[in-house]
Amino acid sequence: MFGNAIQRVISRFKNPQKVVNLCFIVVFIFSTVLTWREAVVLEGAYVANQRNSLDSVATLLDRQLQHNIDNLLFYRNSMLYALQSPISTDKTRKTLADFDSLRTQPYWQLRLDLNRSLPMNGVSDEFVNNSPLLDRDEQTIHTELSSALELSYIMRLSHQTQTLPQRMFYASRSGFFLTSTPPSNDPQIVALYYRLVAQPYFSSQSPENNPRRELKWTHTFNPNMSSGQIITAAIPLDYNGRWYGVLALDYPIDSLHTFLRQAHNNEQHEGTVLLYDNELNPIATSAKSLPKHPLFTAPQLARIASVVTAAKQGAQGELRMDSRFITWAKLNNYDGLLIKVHTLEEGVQGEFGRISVVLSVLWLLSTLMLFVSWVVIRHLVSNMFSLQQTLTWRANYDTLTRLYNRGAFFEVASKLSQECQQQGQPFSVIQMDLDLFKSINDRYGHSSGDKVLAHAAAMLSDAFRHDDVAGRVGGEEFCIVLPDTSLEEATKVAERIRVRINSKELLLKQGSTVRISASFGVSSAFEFNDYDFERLQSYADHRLYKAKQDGRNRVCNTD
Ligand SMILES: Nc1nc2c(ncn2[C@@H]2O[C@H](COP(=O)(O)OP(=O)(O)OP(=O)(O)O)[C@@H](O)[C@H]2O)c(=O)[nH]1
Repeated sequence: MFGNAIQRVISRFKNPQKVVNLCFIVVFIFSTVLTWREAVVLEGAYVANQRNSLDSVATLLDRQLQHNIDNLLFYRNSMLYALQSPISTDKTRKTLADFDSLRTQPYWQLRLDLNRSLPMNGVSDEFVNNSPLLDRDEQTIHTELSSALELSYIMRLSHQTQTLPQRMFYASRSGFFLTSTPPSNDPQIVALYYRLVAQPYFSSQSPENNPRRELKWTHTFNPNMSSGQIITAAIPLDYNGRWYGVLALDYPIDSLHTFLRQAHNNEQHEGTVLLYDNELNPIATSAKSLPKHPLFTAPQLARIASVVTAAKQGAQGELRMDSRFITWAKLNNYDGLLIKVHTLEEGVQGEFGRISVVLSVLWLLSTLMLFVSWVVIRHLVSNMFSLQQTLTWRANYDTLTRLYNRGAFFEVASKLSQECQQQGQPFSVIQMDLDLFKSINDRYGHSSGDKVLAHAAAMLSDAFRHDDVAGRVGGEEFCIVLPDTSLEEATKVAERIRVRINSKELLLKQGSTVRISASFGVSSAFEFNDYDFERLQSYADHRLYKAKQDGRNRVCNTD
């Protein structure tokens, strides 16, 4: 029932194949849009995953840096309190006395209470006097030394974190330093102090270079360190308008490498996380080592810089570069950038890549199946359509003569007669019957009779005009309706047909020929003032009977 309904709908369209094509195109577009939608959702999840992955590393690093910076600020505050109200104890007095006796030595170390404090390491007055950045002020040096002694107790308590090893130190402009990794008492102290005050982090804390007296990060290359590169966070120590020195912590790059590797790999994320300084120089990586060749070209770095410069601290974002997906995050506690690089290859091998591949394969499979079913259904519909056309033709036409059959002919003829009546046009009917057809059947057989019928129908079709319509209304009886044709004209047409039919011999089987003839009866609407087709046909049939009576092979148009 449902199938019939579909068939009826399809049959309304002139070309059902176009309907099938349209349906399949709609289904294809629909499935493609659905797959595309899935892909968009998947992409959103992928971006969120990349962001989360970098965010987790950035948060861990930020938390660790925050802890260290808090320590640094605590040490500065401790120094400030101590400078405001220095404590005078036997130990401090001894420290100051030792200093006064050692201050001219090239290097010195005050090792007062090594179980509880760190040693103070210093250089000579001469060394200090030779450097314009340094100043051993006689009025403040003793206060500073006793404050540094207090700091040495506190700094001794600072323990090295395993997650991100770093070194804390106080480098004084008065020619001494405290460090959480103390040296032995040897000439190395001079070189160490020199290096501390010669580094950019130190000079960058002068009042001219750091007027806002804020924490600054610097990235330096240290040939004497095994790891080479160091990043340093430094804050100045000022009291009563005097710049005393710098409190700083530095991280060997190796410790950052290890930290990034652990933080990134613990989460089992794909891709590589890199730490860049504020000039977009790579510092550390979660990979085994920093890439030998730069990861980004100059224009790509400029593109990253332009996006990042506008962003606030802690902000993050992402961008696509050739086949790589880049996620970046600004750290809250470091003036630099974390960048995660996810290559296409890593992406394909990862979870999202596998889902994308499955999604693509499913889409391809569904498209292939859709295509196959489109071919099959198109073929079926094409067969159904041609079958329907054949059935429709057979319902209206006589297969032997290819003229209208009786039912269809009566329908068409009645319609034509009504049209002629409405337009006041003449309308004529010719009734034709083959003469002595039974004898042909009897003599040559039924199939030869069929051949004669087909031949007579062809003669008939060739003889009448374009607007005339003919049909086979009985065994060997034919009828022709002639719109806009008078009785005289119709009689002429009938005569023409008669002559044509009778003019040629027809070759039948076994080489025998036969000349056939037909009799005609003609009637017209005007003479009876009647447009009813069935009555006009019976008048014509009556005249046909008369033609037979009068000797056959003739046209009769009168009663
Ligand atoms: N071969 C063939 N014969 C048919 C067909 N339809 C009807 N006939 C035959 O046509 C013959 C008609 O014969 P009749 O009605 O006696 O008329 P007739 O022999 O033509 O003689 P008149 O009409 O008096 O000239 C019959 O023998 C039918 O069997 C057909 O489709 N094929």
